[in-house]
Amino acid sequence: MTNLEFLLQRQSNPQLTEPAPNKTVIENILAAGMRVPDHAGLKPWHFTVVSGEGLQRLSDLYVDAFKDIFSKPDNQATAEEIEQKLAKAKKMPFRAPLIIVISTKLQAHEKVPEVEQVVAAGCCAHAMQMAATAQGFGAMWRTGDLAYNNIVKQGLGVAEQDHIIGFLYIGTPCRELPLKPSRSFVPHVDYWQ
Ligand SMILES: Cc1cc2nc3c(=O)[nH]c(=O)nc-3n(C[C@H](O)[C@H](O)[C@H](O)COP(=O)(O)O)c2cc1C
Repeated sequence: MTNLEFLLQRQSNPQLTEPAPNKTVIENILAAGMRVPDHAGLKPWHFTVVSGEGLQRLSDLYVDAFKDIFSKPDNQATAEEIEQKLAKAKKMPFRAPLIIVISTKLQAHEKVPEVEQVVAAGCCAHAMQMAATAQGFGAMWRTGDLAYNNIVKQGLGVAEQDHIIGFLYIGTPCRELPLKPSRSFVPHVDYWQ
């Protein structure tokens, strides 16, 4: 496959299993994350590599976050709904054997506004998905409510003013997925000529 074909065929794989990437593969993924365009070289991101026991730690954090949500006086959920949500949250991190959490580490800079730093961190997630795929693994970028939850942010050491950009789930594809059709760029483009 050429580099261009690789780019034009990017897609996610949500069905991931063991084995997880080994140390070398993970370090290549992290190195790809460091290679993104970065105004003023601020490196305004942080990566948390979660695997093994770490997945259970993340699961516990998700449960704590939901317990906190459900303990609020304005919570309307029934006991059954709460039980279902907690059971789902517990399982979430086990959808892949490796998760890399990409978060921002925003810095005050006169020439680099926050939006540029968030975009750069987003590029990390994309580059890392590509690096995982290039090494034969599957990956899926996820967020969901928990990416914006303060308990989850605190547990992961993400400062209040920072953002969780994504949870990049990575693992061995359970099966090769058929190639999705390409999306047309036509309605998204105009030309000044
Ligand atoms: C910032 C961001 C957050 C996302 N969060 C989720 C998510 O929580 N759940 C989900 O199913 N897809 C999520 N997606 C979309 C998937 O990563 C994926 O792109 C989508 O399912 C389309 O599949 P494709 O990547 O194969 O085109 C997110 C994408 C981005 C860029």
